[in-house]
Amino acid sequence: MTEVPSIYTKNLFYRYPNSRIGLFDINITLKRGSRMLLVGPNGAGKSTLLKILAGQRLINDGIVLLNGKDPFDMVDRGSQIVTYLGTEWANNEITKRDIPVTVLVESVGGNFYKQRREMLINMLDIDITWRMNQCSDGERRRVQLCMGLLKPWDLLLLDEVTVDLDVLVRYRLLEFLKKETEQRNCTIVYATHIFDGLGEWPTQVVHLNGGIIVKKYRPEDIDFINGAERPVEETELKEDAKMERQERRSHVVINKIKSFYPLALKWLNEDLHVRGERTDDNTKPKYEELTQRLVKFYYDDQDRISKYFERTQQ
Ligand SMILES: Nc1ncnc2c1ncn2[C@@H]1O[C@H](COP(=O)(O)OP(=O)(O)OP(=O)(O)O)[C@@H](O)[C@H]1O
Repeated sequence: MTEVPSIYTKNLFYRYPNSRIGLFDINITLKRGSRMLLVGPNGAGKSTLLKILAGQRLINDGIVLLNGKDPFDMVDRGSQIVTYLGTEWANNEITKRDIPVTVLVESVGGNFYKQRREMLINMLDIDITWRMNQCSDGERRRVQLCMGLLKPWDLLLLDEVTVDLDVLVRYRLLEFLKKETEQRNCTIVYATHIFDGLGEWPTQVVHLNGGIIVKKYRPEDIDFINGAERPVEETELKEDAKMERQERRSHVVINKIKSFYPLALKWLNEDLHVRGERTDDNTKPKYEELTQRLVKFYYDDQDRISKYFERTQQ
């Protein structure tokens, strides 16, 4: 029996409310456990596609199915968790207020996903005594990612949310995401303009421009070569013995580039080694101690926020 794809779109067509065409003839089949990298210029339609997959935009024509379910049909979509971390999410004003990290993490279920919470706090190098208004942009983004990634998602839609991260945390995040797809057989679509450290990360690279898919590559179609002057793309006809026909296969040779990325990564690793992981610091209060004191202070039983958080925590 063939496995139901994690994402399946056929002839997807989307028009913005002002009638402008947003996406045209988008055909994607992504099996579970895939990591799709979405590449394209500003205005290509990447966010639009992610919002459609997140069930936030209704398509005008074609098919969209996530694990065989319609993302727009609240009854049919099933119990799968689709997590969409995009620009609106990143700009959430609450995460800039004078509020402790632990209170925010609790609000999205820190207590229900204890092991995952500890792992994320460590991986994202979060100091649990931080207050959000005193965080740098990158520190705030790490807390947001901890909150966003806490619930074990089936499909993760990431719309350029790694911009503020330093190279080490971004490296650790990419490694974590890769492991998640391999261990939990879940799927990621990641739209970004930053390609450091992504060479061997995606299982599919898609070039989107002007609302259409221009090119798709799989890792086996890509070679990184020392000394090549620039990327060379070629299409050749190959015999497909199994199907007894010829098929057109695209292949790309990419030059290995000179980059400070490996050096920055080495330096930041050394910096971390000198300081040590935050979770190894026994002089700091533990998460549970902080939440017992702080959560009581921030929410009382009758509070509207508490009632709201009761629903967001699980
Ligand atoms: N509500 C809307 N109405 C009309 N046009 C829109 C609307 N939202 C987006 N667009 C346009 O659609 C195009 C695609 O936008 P989208 O945000 O999907 O691009 P993107 O590929 O994510 O770009 P970026 O890399 O800048 O984030 C843009 O030209 C944008 O101006």
